[in-house]
Amino acid sequence: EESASRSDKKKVVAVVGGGLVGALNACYFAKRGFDVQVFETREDIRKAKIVKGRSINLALSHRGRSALKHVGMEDKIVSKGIPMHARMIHSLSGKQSPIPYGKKGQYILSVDRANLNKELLTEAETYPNTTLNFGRKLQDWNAETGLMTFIRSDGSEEEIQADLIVGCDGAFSAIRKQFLRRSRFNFSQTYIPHGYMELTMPPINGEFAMKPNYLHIWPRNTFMMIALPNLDKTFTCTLFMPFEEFEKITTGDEVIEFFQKYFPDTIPLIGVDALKRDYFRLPGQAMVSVKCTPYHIGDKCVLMGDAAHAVVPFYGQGMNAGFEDCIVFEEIMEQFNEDFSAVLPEYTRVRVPDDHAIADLAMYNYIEMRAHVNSRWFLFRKHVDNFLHAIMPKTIIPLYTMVTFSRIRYHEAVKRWHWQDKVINRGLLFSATGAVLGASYLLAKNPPDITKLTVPVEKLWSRLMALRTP
Ligand SMILES: Cc1cc2nc3c(=O)[nH]c(=O)nc-3n(C[C@H](O)[C@H](O)[C@H](O)COP(=O)(O)OP(=O)(O)OC[C@H]3O[C@@H](n4cnc5c(N)ncnc54)[C@H](O)[C@@H]3O)c2cc1C
Ligand SMILES: Cc1cnn(-c2ccc(OCc3ccccc3)c(C(=O)O)c2)c1-c1ccc(Cl)c(F)c1
Repeated sequence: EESASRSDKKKVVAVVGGGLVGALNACYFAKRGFDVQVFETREDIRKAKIVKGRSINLALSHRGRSALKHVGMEDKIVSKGIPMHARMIHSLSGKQSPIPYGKKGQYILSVDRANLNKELLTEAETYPNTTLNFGRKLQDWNAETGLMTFIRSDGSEEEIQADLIVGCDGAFSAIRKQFLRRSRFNFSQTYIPHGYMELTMPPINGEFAMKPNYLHIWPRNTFMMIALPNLDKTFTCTLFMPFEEFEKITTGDEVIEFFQKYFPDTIPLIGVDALKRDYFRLPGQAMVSVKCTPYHIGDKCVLMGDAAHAVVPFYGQGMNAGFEDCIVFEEIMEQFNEDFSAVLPEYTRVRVPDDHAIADLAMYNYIEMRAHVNSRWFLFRKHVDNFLHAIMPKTIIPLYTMVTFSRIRYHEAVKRWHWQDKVINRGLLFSATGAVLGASYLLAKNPPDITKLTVPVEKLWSRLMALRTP
C-alpha cells in the first residue's frame, strides 16, 4: 500500500474526479496547503488532440463566478466567455424577441466546457502541493480507513490512503456507492423522459449566424432548443425532446421535416446536410436528477458537485451549484478551523437544503416549460416578471434573477419566491376586487348600451388563454 502523504505537517486530501468541480476543489484545498492528490479516470484532456466541432458550452453565472474568484480564476475564465445579456426568444414564425436579463451588469456567460476544465487543471497544478494522477479509475474504497483502490490504464491496481476523500466523480459517482451501503443514507435518482442532442450552427461568411450576445431559446412546449455562442463564432445548439420522439426520426428527410415544423428558422442556419449528418452522430443523451443526504461519512469523506446532486439542465445551474459547493465548504473550513469532524457534518447541514432546492427548481422548470411554455407564454411571463420588478424592485425579484444573479441561498430564494407569489396574488385579488367594485358603482350610476361594447369580455379572456396554448 502506497501512502500518498509526503509531509506529516499537512493532511492528504484525495480529490476523486478531475472534472469541473474536482479541478476547482483541488485549487481550494491546495490554497490551504493540504497535500492534494487528484485522481481522474480519463487521460489528461490537455494532451488529447483537439476534437474539432465538438465544442460544448455551459452558462456560467454569479455563483460559479464567485467560486472561481476565490481562487483567482474569475477573470481568466470570464475573458474567454461570451456575455449573454438577454434571452432571444424565437417564435415559430421566426420572429426574434429579446428580453433583457436585468440591469446592465446582469448577464450570463457562455463558456467552453473543455477549456474551463483544462484551465482549472492547469491552475491546480501550479500549486507545488498538488499532484494530478490521470488514468486512475476508483474501484473501491473503505469508509473506515480511507483506503482507496484505483485501477490504472494498464489494468494494474494502486492503493492510496488519504486523510480526507472528496468525491467529485460526477452523477454516477463510484465514491457514492459506499454511501449507498450505509444505514440512513437517503438517495433518489430520476431519469426524465426527455433526452438532449447537441448540434453545431456554423458561422456565415466568417460571422456569427445569429446575434451572439444572447441565450437563444426556441420554446415549443414538448420540444425546446437553446443555442449558446462560442469563441469560434459557432453556436452550440442543444435540442431537448422526448426519447420517443428521437426514436421516431430515423431518416435525414424526417429530421428536416421535424425542424421544418418546429424550428424552421434554424434550417438555413445549421444547414440541411449538417442537420442530416449531425443528428445521427450520437443518439439523444439521457438526463438524470440525483438527490442524496448526508453528503459526508464521519470525518473521512464528502461528496460535492454532480456526485452529490446531479440536476436536470433546465436552469443552467448544475456546474454553478457544484462550484458554489466549493466556496460553501471553504467558508465552513474557515469557520471550524479545518476540523474535518466538525466541518463535514456542518457542510451537510448547510448545503443539502440548497442543493435539493436547485434540483427541485430545475425539475420544476423542466415540467413548467414542457407543459406550458411556447414563445408567447415565455415572453408574457418574462415581461410580467420584469414589469413587477421594475415597479417594486425591493419587493419582487424574479426567481430566475435570484438564482442566476445572486448568492441568495437556493432554498431561501424558493421561500422568497413563494412569498412573492402570495403578495402578487393578494395584490391581483385586491386590485381585481377594487376594479369590480368600482366598475359596478359606475355601471349602476350610468348603465351603458352594452350592445356597443367593441371587444366582448369573453374575447379578451380567450386571447389571454391563447398565450398558453401552442
Ligand atoms: C446537456 C447539459 C447541459 C448543461 N448545461 C449547464 C449550464 O449551462 N450551466 C451549468 O452550470 N451546468 C450545466 N450542466 C451541468 C454541468 O455539466 C455539471 O453540473 C458539471 O459538469 C458537474 O461537474 P462535476 O465535476 O461535478 O462532474 P463531471 O463534470 O461529470 O466530472 C466528473 C469527473 O469524474 C471523473 N470520474 C468519474 N468516475 C470516476 C472514478 N470512478 N474514478 C475517477 N474519476 C472518475 C470523470 O471522468 C469526470 O472527469 C449541464 C449538463 C448537461 C448534461
Ligand atoms: C442554459 C440555460 C441558462 N439559463 N437558462 C434558462 C432556463 C429557464 C429560463 O426561464 C424558464 C421559464 C421561462 C418561462 C416560463 C417559466 C420558466 C431562462 C430564462 O428566463 O431566460 C433561462 C438555460 C436554459 C436551459 C435549458 C432550456 Cl430548454 C432553456 F430554455 C434555458
